[in-house]
Amino acid sequence: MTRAANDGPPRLFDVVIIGAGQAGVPLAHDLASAGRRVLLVERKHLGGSCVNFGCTPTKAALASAQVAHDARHAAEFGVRVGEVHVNFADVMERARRVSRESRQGLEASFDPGGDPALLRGHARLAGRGEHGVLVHVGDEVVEAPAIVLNTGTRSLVPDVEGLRDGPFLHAGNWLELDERPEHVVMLGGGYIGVEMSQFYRRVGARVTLVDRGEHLLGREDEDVSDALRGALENEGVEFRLASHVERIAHDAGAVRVHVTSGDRRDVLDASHVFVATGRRPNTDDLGLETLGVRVNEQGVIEVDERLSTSEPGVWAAGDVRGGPMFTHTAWDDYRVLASQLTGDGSRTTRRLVPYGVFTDPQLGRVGLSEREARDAGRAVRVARYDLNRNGKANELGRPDGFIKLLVDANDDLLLGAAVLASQGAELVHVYVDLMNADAPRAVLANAVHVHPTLSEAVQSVAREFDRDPQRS
Ligand SMILES: Cc1cc2nc3c(=O)[nH]c(=O)nc-3n(C[C@H](O)[C@H](O)[C@H](O)COP(=O)(O)OP(=O)(O)OC[C@H]3O[C@@H](n4cnc5c(N)ncnc54)[C@H](O)[C@@H]3O)c2cc1C
Ligand SMILES: NC(=O)c1ccc[n+]([C@@H]2O[C@H](COP(=O)([O-])OP(=O)(O)OC[C@H]3O[C@@H](n4cnc5c(N)ncnc54)[C@H](O)[C@@H]3O)[C@@H](O)[C@H]2O)c1
Repeated sequence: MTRAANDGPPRLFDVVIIGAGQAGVPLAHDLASAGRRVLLVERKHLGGSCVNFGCTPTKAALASAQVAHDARHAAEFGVRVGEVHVNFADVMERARRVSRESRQGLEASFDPGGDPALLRGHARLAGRGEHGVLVHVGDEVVEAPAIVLNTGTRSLVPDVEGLRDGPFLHAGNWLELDERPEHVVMLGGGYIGVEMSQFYRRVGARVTLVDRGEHLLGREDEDVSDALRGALENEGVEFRLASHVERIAHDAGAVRVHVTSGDRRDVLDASHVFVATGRRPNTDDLGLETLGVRVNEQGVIEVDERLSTSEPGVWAAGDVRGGPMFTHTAWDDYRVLASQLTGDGSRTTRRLVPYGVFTDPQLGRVGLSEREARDAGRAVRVARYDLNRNGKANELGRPDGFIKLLVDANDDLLLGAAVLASQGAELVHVYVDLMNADAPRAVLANAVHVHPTLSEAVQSVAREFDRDPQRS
């Protein structure tokens, strides 16, 4: 039963978590297991971005695209499969099913009337009450001494003339499309832009990716991002980098995208525009001002390394706290907060954060890029190993890509790695674990790895330094 805002005292909890994203759900269960009365408030679907339109369905869709790609290339392996037809509606239905099943698993983990309690609705902070912070959820008022904000992000839509005059695709609605687009103009060459470009291309659409930067994935070293661009170009993805979208005209279900690149002006005629130009935090309608919780100019909540906001008792987790925006970092935030709220408080956001880009080849990354290391004035040695030198990569027909490894020139400790390879996001974990263990390069170089595996290449790059001791 809901209680009107002015109808009796607020329901009391020990912790109210706003947003059932990647931190909120496990944290709710953990705190309840530790004996806290916990309320989790969600305005839409349990699982947030990752489960409902992000990681889960995009990787399911990319898996379909991989099957189509492999089928088209079957003859290279001596296998004839005939003409390959992609049923776009079936691809999308599969992605929706995988997403739905994941969400249903989360829903089944909450018992009506149990602890943690689940309340559906949009939550807003409403200042302080007698026992802690007041939170309005529709007509109901709840109160708790500890609040966790896990409200995530939504697509950042750039201020391009004409864009909003008609429909456009973005991370939040792409799953609704059932008809294969003819020509997608992808705005943005970050994580979403490159993954979704390869998806649409492999299911048969024409794709033109436009980015204002000169390189894809702006944080990466140029040799890495340019190699990925080359792989996508080989599949027919077209690029307009260092370009600016001046305006967009919607016309009877089609779109005309006016692009300038230096002195060159073009009009791209497309069926769809997909906006992948970054994310903005869901903090603008959260009542943060009622407590004075500090946010930066982009609306990102300011936190310390314990995920405490500027207001005592108010914590933030996941994308809404800025910094790396990944499911695994949001999930680790849950462990940081469990440590702060019921543990010894020792766990913090001082951590090594790897990430993957799930194109084919995949990019697995950890630590510093070469540019970051040199910009920071580090004495660094760099080695590169091309996958076409690895037996397994050739046997699998996946010789594209390379591994780049950075070590500290003084102590030979690993500083960072980029693995652009089939299964690169899996392979990078060897480096993650060595870096967390502060293990020197020799541990990897002297290990025995199974033959034939891609993991031999993970080791081979570490041995490259010994072939050329002067390498810097
Ligand atoms: C297309 C796409 C692909 C991605 N792929 C990957 C990937 O492969 N790997 C990876 O690591 N990361 C990926 N990410 C990023 C990942 O999804 C996010 O980093 C992760 O979901 C962040 O989780 P979160 O808990 O911070 O927020 P979210 O998962 O966004 O959850 C926030 C929740 O809060 C709810 N909410 C917001 N405001 C309120 C309110 N006022 N009241 C009640 N509820 C509210 C929202 O409805 C939502 O359910 C991807 C993202 C996108 C968009
Ligand atoms: N594999 C993964 O882990 C994964 C996958 C998808 C998304 N994500 C998360 O989602 C977040 C958002 O991804 P994203 O790709 O939307 O953002 P992003 O910040 O990674 O990339 C945005 C890109 O858009 C470009 N851009 C911005 N404004 C533009 C404009 N007006 N015209 C042309 N280009 C423009 C930028 O130069 C940049 O390259 C990422 O930070 C990431 O953490 C992760």
